[in-house]
Amino acid sequence: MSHLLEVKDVYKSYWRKKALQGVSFSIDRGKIIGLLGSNGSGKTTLMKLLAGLARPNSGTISIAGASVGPATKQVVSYMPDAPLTESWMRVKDAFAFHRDFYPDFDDGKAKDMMQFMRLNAQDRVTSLSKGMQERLQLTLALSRNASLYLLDEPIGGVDPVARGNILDAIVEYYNPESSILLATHLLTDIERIFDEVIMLKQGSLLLHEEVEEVRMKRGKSIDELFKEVYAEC
Ligand SMILES: Nc1ncnc2c1ncn2[C@@H]1O[C@H](COP(=O)(O)OP(=O)(O)OP(=O)(O)O)[C@@H](O)[C@H]1O
Repeated sequence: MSHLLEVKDVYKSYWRKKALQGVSFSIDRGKIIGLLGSNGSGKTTLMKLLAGLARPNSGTISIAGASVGPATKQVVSYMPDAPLTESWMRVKDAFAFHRDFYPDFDDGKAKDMMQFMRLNAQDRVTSLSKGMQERLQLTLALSRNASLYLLDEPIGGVDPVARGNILDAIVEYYNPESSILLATHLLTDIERIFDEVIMLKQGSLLLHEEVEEVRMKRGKSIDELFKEVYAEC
């Protein structure tokens, strides 16, 4: 079976700034992949290209067999690092908006997750704390029955106690026919849910390995490997 995601020799620059430099990798279905890298290494840029919100200067990206475009937007659910909701919205409006916009929005899943995340339908989106905002955005993203979920620093503002429960929810609510690419700096908390990790450094792919391999062959946790790799950054 072909890969769910295939990125081939992708370059992306913003004027003179080279954000991605010849990045290639592929991802199969049923995986949770950590996208790691120090600040400015290109994680958000890569996610935007995969979500179809920006275009590479060169290289190709295919998702479920199609080049990035209207067809792939139907199967990619993106949680950006800044909220997508409008300031006038209440939580219930954000759900209605997503339900109308995405045919794969799953009402049952949304209701379950909303309860789990302790979201109140009547709350104004602008009144939510950073952690509650993240819970809302994560619920909206995971309530779609997508093939590929792109989660950019999804729980940076969530308190440490709730983090564990939310990670369990990500694993529980995700469909094993799909994959999740999750960018984060919170490695000690999150690495337990990863099957694979991708590390970017100054726009280049440094490593793409199974977590088990990192632990067995290198005898290190992902957090330890990260600290070693990015020591001089
Ligand atoms: N809109 C933009 N205009 C100009 N340069 C940009 C723009 N967006 C990103 N960059 C630059 O591209 C590089 C990669 O940025 P990107 O946001 O992808 O990194 P990141 O790995 O997500 O960083 P962080 O961990 O801090 O969120 C950085 O040098 C950044 O300054």
